[in-house]
Amino acid sequence: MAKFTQTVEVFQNYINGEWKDSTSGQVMDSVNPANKTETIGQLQSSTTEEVDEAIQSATEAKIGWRKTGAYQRGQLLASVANELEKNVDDIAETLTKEMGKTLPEAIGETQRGIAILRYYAAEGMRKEGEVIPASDKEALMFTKRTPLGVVGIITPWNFPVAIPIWKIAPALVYGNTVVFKPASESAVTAAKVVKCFEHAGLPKGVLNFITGKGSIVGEALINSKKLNGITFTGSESTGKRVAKAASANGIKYQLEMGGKNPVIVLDDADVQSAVQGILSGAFKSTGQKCTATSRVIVQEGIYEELKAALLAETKKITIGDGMNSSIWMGPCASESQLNTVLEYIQIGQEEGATLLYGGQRLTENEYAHGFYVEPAIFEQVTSTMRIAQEEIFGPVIALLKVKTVEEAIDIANDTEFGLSASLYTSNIGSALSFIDDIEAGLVRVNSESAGVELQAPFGGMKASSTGTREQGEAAKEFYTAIKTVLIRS
Ligand SMILES: NC(=O)C1=CN([C@@H]2O[C@H](COP(=O)(O)OP(=O)(O)OC[C@H]3O[C@@H](n4cnc5c(N)ncnc54)[C@H](OP(=O)(O)O)[C@@H]3O)[C@@H](O)[C@H]2O)C=CC1
Ligand SMILES: O=C(O)CCC(=O)C(=O)O
Repeated sequence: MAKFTQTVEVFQNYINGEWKDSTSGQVMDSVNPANKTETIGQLQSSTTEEVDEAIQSATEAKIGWRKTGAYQRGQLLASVANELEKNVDDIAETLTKEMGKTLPEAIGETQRGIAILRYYAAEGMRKEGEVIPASDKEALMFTKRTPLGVVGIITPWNFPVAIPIWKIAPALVYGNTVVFKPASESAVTAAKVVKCFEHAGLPKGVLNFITGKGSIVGEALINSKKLNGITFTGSESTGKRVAKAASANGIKYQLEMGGKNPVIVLDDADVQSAVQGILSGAFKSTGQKCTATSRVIVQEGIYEELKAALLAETKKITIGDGMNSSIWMGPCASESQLNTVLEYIQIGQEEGATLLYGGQRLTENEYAHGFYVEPAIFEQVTSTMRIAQEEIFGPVIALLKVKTVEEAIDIANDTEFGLSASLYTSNIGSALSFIDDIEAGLVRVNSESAGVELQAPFGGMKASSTGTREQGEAAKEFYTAIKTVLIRS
């Protein structure tokens, strides 16, 4: 019988306008979390010298790109959007196969990428400064935005299309050149996104793409003295390394890290609407969003009703390969992510919380080769427990019962994180208190904790971010510096 051999595509680095193999001669496999026997592609295991080469290429391109002008840079982003639109199906399928989220979610994310590109394409036509009255009436005084120069971009695996684009698009339109290092676990999808920039005709050196281990390629990038700025989304521990290196090198940095996002449900809430928001916020993308719901804080009068409705709906969730249209929740993105989730489910039980539902690893039949876990709901959780304090990044909810809205907000604020928070109520007074008192960068009323609008500022408080904001017009604050100009004739 003839042996079947799987052909695996190899993806290269993109440096100075050329796709190149790494001189290491080594590649890394990217596997399908729904079926670990399937390799989605191979990526270059790059060296620190290649990081220097990518930075050098971006440095050589920076003056030409700045002088290209904002309008023309925006037009190029519009062309990238068109390229991405032509490739939606392939990129979304790759995303699902590489990272595990369901195909409708992957299509939604890719379409979000197109919309982000179009938003920043239009930025190329918006004002880049303001005229301010000078004390000298003969003088003209105005501000003018100027790019930082070369920006390093390090992204996570959970949004391999949207996050790179919401960093690369504003970086480019405001005139910076880029060295982009994606997460290894979703770098095939990222490579396909970079090809859209290439096919749109981006000048060489403006966007450089380099893959390899975070501990080698990521470290070399964050420690480079030649960058002018660095933006990072991922874990708190890596974020702290980025901050330390950037401070030591005196460069501007921006970090988006974890969350422990609460949803508060008050006695006067619409239970069905709250349950739908909790399900979507906690379990879509298998809970692997920094904005995912992980704590559900419920007022005692509605607790039993909400718990029963939540359990009933959670039991209906279909788990499996995200390419299958009947599936609502895919696998965890990697074996290590699955192990983290299982570990926290164990920790929750050891801490004395009651596992009400789920939390079992699935290994039989169609689950045999994937990283599957059932959604888990805990109750009898107290705020000091690790499952109520630490980011799990998986489909796990902790239910906490409270007496009053004040107690609910105190518990919601009782973590080191402050990314997103949501309240379900029909009382405008409670909503207004929540908006004022909650420590979170994204504040939602009668709406789920996850979900980000590309035209609005995105970012957290406390340990969730550096306080800077991404997306919308807010991105301009990170990717540019202001020159204040005064002219006298
Ligand atoms: N959006 C968010 O807020 C995210 C939060 N997380 C949280 O982080 C946890 C761990 O996920 P993980 O993927 O390990 O997150 P990491 O922070 O390790 O990865 C994020 C990015 O940083 C890179 N990286 C890793 N180590 C270094 C380093 N020393 N210097 C520079 N860059 C580095 C990674 O590269 P490589 O992939 O090659 O290691 C990846 O591109 C999750 O369980 C979750 O809690 C994770 C992802 C997204
Ligand atoms: O909720 C979203 O759409 C974005 C979440 C996010 O930025 C993240 O998980 O890193």
